[in-house]
Amino acid sequence: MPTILGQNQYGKAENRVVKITRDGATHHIKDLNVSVSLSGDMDEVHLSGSNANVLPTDTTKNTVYAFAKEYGIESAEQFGIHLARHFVTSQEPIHRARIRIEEYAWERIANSGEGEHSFVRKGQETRLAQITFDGSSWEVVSGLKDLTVLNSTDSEFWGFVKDRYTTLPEAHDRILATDISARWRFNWSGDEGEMPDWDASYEQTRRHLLEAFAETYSLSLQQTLHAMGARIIEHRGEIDEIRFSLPNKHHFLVDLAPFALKNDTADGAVYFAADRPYGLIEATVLRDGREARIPADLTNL
Ligand SMILES: O=c1[nH]c(=O)c2[nH]c(=O)[nH]c2[nH]1
Repeated sequence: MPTILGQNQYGKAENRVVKITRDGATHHIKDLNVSVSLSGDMDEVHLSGSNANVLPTDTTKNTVYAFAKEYGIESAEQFGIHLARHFVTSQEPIHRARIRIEEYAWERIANSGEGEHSFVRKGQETRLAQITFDGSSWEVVSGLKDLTVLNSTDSEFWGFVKDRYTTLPEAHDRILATDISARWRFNWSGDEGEMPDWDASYEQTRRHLLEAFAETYSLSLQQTLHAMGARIIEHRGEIDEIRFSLPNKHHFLVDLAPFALKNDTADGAVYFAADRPYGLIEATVLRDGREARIPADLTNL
């Protein structure tokens, strides 16, 4: 049966590239999701299987990361123009390049002391509340999910257990990023006259969470979790218990040595932002003498 090969294109989709630029203690972040799609003289790879005209999709991925280091990311448009021009002008069989970019925006969390390296993802988190009343006692649990934060320095992870399956290198300057999911339980007795100002309580709790994240020099996400919880218990008298579920959003330094590019954390680096698998760190912080009532599995709340 005669057939015709119709429109075709190929490339690497969703290259998650994070570029940190260091300007002294002030860091800048660019966070992109870059998809490359190329087309041109690609009949043979489909018809006979000859790869002679095929620049591997793996190479298109490497190009995205290498360009981020070599030329930086001024804007999504500028970065996309640079990539598209490169593929079409450097590879004779490639006649068209389409670069699609999603950019994730970050706002600064004010760091106390010197240094500006803490960010919160733009766009609102989801605020949560659960109220239970059995005719005599009240339980109010509030919380939030999808509050995404990132420190581009002041995070280390080393001195951990090493067994025969351990390959993780020790890190002395890494990115720490997580989507904060937290639930906190109020000690309100039901007395109308003593009812907390729920909105003010939420805003202050959120602010303390962000500040504690930004100000903690972290040796593990577990330690940062505890610092955030302790900060809430210490500053918010209306809250007795807070539980966290924190995914460790790993950012891996890209190995650019094959392209003769140095990619060191110290002078601003390019990272691969992995979405899975992720470490998942969960714990409760309680006021001394109070009982833990928030379920361990937050999806049940
Ligand atoms: O902050 C961390 N805590 C861990 O328990 C852990 N485990 C791991 O592989 N990386 C990290 N990072």
